[in-house]
Amino acid sequence: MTEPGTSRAATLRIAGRGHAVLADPRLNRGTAFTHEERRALDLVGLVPPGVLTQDDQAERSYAQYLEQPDALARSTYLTALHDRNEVLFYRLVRDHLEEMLPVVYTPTIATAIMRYSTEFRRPRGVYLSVDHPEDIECSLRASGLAAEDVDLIVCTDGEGILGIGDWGVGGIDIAVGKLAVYTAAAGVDPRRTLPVVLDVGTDRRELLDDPLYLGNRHPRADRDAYDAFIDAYVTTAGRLFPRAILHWEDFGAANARRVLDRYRDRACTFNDDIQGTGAVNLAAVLSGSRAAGIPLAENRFVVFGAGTAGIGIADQLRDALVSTGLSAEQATARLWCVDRYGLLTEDQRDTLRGFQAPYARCASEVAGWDRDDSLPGIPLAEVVRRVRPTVLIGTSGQGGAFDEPIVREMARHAERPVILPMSNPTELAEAVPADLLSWTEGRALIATGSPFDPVQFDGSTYRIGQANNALIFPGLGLGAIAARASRITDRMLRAAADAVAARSIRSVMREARAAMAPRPRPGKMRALFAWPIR
Ligand SMILES: NC(=O)C1=CN([C@@H]2O[C@H](COP(=O)(O)OP(=O)(O)OC[C@H]3O[C@@H](n4cnc5c(N)ncnc54)[C@H](O)[C@@H]3O)[C@@H](O)[C@H]2O)C=CC1
Ligand SMILES: CC(=O)C(=O)O
Ligand SMILES: [Mg+2]
Repeated sequence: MTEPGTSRAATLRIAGRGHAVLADPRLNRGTAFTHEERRALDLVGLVPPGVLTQDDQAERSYAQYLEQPDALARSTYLTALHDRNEVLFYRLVRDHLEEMLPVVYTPTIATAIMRYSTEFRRPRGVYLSVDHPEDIECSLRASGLAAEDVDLIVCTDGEGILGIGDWGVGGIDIAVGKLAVYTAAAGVDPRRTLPVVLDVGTDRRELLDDPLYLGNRHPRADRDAYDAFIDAYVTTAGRLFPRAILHWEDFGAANARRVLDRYRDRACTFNDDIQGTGAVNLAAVLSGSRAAGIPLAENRFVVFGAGTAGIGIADQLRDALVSTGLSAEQATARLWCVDRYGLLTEDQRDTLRGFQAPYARCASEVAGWDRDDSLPGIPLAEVVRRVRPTVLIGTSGQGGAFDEPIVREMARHAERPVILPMSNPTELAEAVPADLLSWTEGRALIATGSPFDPVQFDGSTYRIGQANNALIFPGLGLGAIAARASRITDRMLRAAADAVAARSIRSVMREARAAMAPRPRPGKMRALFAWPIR
């Protein structure tokens, strides 16, 4: 059988016949099977006699997609298509990437994950249980893939899904969604990938009490059992699939960095929330600084939400500042990280987490700053007032945290404030673009984690760029697969950030030229990013 959508005539050897072919979404072409293929695969009489082209199928499927009443129904429709005819699914998503990305990925995927057990139709991926580590090998083998057949595994333990927290086994859908983006955006072969959920239990009462919940019905495993399970997974996956990149997604803050640090020098692995997010943020900051006309090293950064993503962002900003010639100490001093107890300070002995410690400010430095006793600590508003940031980044999962007084205060001191509310899904964004433009008289340079519609402000249309790690991981993964990389290094991440920033700057310049302006004018910047794929 030739592969549709490829210019070369790739050949698939197919052992199954008849219904077995139609039931396998990787093989099924439905009404697009040619007469010859129908004869060869014993399909004559099993599909209606008419033969459609893939173009016809795509047109029909798109019309069906548009008939769905809401985003969740569209997501369910696409999942069913994915389960039925994978080639057609990717054709559709690729043809309508900007339109469908919010459905197969954030924000709709958050709803799909929350409703995983209620909406369940059929399994996809590999489900590994902490209660049966002895089954890891047979479960991975059950995928039917041989040692050389796997390029990439996206794995989650479901504890820190986007900004919505612990959703247990339903987390498998974030692994499925990330892999769909790898394929739709970078062309990674979906047959050489695996989504995996490590089901270590859940601490969400609502799931434990739900009779339909499909995961392990107990609290999350303790640290020893957890670590042993992760180790068994890494060891077994590495042995069975030695070429596979291990992508970690949406782990809780207590584990994400520990796991990355334990394996980053032993396997080809990366944590998307720490490193992918760090890289996309750096890309946004590089292009934002350029648009604002401020040398990178002269920026002052406030990161609100100093967890997995926030500190991953801080690390890459610090390294980028060091690359401009600052010492590590000088670079770190340009970063102010604020978490649930306020500005990170060295005297927060009971609450400061290990990975936050490098960014804790000296208590004497902030001695006179206003505190909020309810935190208790120095609140974001006071940090913005004192620091006068040029860049404000949100990774807190606290919708609306960048309120009008905070943003107006920032904009009093920054001609082009770079504001990046990166939290997902949409309702958890620290601010919405329309408000940011209004509060800054159109001066803010904005990119958001989830997609937002264009904003009309003062006679201009502002296209809102996205700062989502989805701009990084597809290319990073494809590059690592193509190069057969043995490790994912910090330099690769920096190269990815530079590449996205360069595309963003080029697209901003193009838009400015199209608007007949010699260079981007304040208030007229349409986008910090243009979607850089296809
Ligand atoms: N745009 C993108 O590409 C990405 C966005 N994110 C988003 O960032 C957010 C955080 O994700 P993670 O870092 O993985 O979660 P996390 O749980 O590791 O970090 C969240 C941090 O926010 C802090 N926080 C909670 N309430 C707060 C408050 N009221 N004030 C200040 N800080 C508070 C928590 O203590 C924690 O340290 C999520 O909404 C997620 O969707 C994460 C990864 C990528
Ligand atoms: C985008 C992403 O990885 C997150 O929000 O967790
Ligand atoms: Mg994530």
